[in-house]
Amino acid sequence: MHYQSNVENVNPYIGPTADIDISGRWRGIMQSKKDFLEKGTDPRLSPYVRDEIANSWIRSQSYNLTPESMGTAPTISSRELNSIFEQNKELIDIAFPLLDSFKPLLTESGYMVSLVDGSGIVLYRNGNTKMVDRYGNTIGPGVLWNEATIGTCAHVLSIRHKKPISLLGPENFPAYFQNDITSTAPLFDSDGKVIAVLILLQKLGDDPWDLDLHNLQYLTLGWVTSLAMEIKTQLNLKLSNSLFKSTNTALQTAIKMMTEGMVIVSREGLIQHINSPAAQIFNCNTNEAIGRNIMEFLVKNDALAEALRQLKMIHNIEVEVLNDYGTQGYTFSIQPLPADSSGSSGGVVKIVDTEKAKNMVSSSSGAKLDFDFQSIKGASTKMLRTKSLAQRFARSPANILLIGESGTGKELFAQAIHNEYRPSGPFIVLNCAAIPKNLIESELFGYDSGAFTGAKKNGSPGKIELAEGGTLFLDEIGDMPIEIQAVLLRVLENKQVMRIGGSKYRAVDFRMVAATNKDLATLVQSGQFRQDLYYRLSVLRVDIPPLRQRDSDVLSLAEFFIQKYNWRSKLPKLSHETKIKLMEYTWPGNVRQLENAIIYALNVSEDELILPEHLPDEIIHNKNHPASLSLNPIELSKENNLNEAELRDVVSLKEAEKIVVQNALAKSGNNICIAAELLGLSKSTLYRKLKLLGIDE
Ligand SMILES: Nc1ncnc2c1ncn2[C@@H]1O[C@H](COP(=O)(O)OP(=O)(O)OP(=O)(O)O)[C@@H](O)[C@H]1O
Repeated sequence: MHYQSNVENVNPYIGPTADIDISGRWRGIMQSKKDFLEKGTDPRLSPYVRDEIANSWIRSQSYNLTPESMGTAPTISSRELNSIFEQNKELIDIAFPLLDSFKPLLTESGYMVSLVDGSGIVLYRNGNTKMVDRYGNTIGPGVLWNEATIGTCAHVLSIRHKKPISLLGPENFPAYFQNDITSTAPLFDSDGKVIAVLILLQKLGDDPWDLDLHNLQYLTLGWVTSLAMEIKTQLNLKLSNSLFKSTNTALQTAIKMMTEGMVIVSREGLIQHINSPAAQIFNCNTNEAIGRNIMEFLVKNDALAEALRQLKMIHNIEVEVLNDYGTQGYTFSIQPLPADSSGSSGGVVKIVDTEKAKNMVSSSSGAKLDFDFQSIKGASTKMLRTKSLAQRFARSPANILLIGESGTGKELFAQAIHNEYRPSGPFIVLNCAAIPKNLIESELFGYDSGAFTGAKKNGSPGKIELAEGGTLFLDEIGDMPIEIQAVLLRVLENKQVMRIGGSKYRAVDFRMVAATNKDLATLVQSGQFRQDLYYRLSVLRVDIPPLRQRDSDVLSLAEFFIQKYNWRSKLPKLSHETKIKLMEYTWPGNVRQLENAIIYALNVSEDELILPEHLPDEIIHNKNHPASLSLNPIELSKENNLNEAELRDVVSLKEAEKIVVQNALAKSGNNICIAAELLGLSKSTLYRKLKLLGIDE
């Protein structure tokens, strides 16, 4: 029977395990080795020799080694050895003292222990004096002990097969180990590479087969393996400790480098870490601060104390810090920390000078500042003129008024104006139509603590203050309540703002860009907009033309949006008919509507050609045609050069006509013949009117 063929009876580390006549096996191995060396008999055919050992013998012989050539292994220089020690410092620091501690046991038991690195260089040797003397320098530190220099040994196979292994005397290639049991266990790095092997050599005397070798092999292999595991565990511990240390150092350095104040506190507010900027704010040095309660440095602040106690996240609240001159306001944020293994938790407190905090808001205000004048598409004469005017206005700090229908790109222009003049400052947006009227005031001017029920305990800066050094974009300014307009006018004139409930003015430096799709002159006439504010705003006024006045832009914008939203590998094209449909349509929703139509078409079309049927219904059927129906009286007056009052009448007539036709349709149950009869019109005239008036049949 060949050992390798009966897997159940072969231990992968030791060899055959069941029904073994150990002395027979020992002699069998010796005979097979003799036959191999003297007669060239293939050892792989021997029932006594494990395949991995037979193969290693063959390789050893191919290196021109003999069992007697052990003393010829090269030794590296002490310089090279020191450099290897340096490279393996962590391993050596752990393994050497641990192995030293086994000296008494090794002496008693007649064992020798060695440690080699992953290439077989002996790093350490210790043990029974007789053994050490016996091997002398043959396998002392610095000797290169591998298959090519000494031949088959247990550690050679441990490195090759990445497993612990035990070899019986003659299984070793060198005659030196003829009467020994060698047991070895490899140590791996995190990538699974063998970094070192621990070797336990045990001398068995002259009649080794008389001993209970089977059990002994288990014992020595078990011992060397658990020792290797111990070294590995300690090595891992040391590595994670040093990883922890270096992470901690990196963190400490990062905290040190921060210009903002950073404090780590316990749930009770006790300072555990503090960086220099925070210590400076607290008017002490970092060591003095550690262990003290953060509240000692602040004017009593229940909100902050409560947030820490409950481990709540807090964003940008104003807190008064005590200093030699009284108090100074800072903006505090708290990020709670999860509980550690001892169950204690706390939070990181960020402290920023309130002025700086205001400058940081552009990044958190949600406004996306993608647009400059180059990225506003449109090459029609009207658009080019508008862009050039806006760009010229942008270069002065004066306020600018943007007028244009919904979706014409007012916000784009506001961003481009901001980016032209103060790109590094904040861009703050307030849409007067989007928030309840009663909130506009506090949003705009901010409030001081206790200004009204429900106000944050620590007050809050308004959008005007937040726009310091940048731009305040007031969208839909036509919807601003008239009472607030007066205050806004004062702020624009004095460049000072007072928070609601406050008692002091704060200087503010910002540029206002206001936008509206309403006709402010009409709002002034009807008393909804202050005339003084209107005049102040309309000094630098930019009228953004609607898409229907920029025919040549329709197709180029459509193609721009196809490029922007296309996800397919090939860019879809507009068919000739689609182009005509797009040109014919009057675009009451302007560029936004065109953008949406293209997104819709890209989703509906399946191939690379966008056909008219891929466009939204209202565009295919040109339901807004003619243009006049979608316009309000003011827009019509401009487009047709009519007097506004006259125009209002004309539109009223059209509206009246629409109502009459809709009534007739309702009365007839949507029957065109009956409705036409009721109206005294022919069927075809009624059809034309329906189309003209934009009424669905
Ligand atoms: N010239 C342009 N180039 C590229 N995209 C444009 C252009 N004009 C408008 N758009 C796009 O049209 C959409 C509407 O633009 P924007 O929000 O600036 O219009 P608006 O006039 O402020 O609208 P509203 O009055 O409804 O707020 C945006 O998605 C914008 O990207």
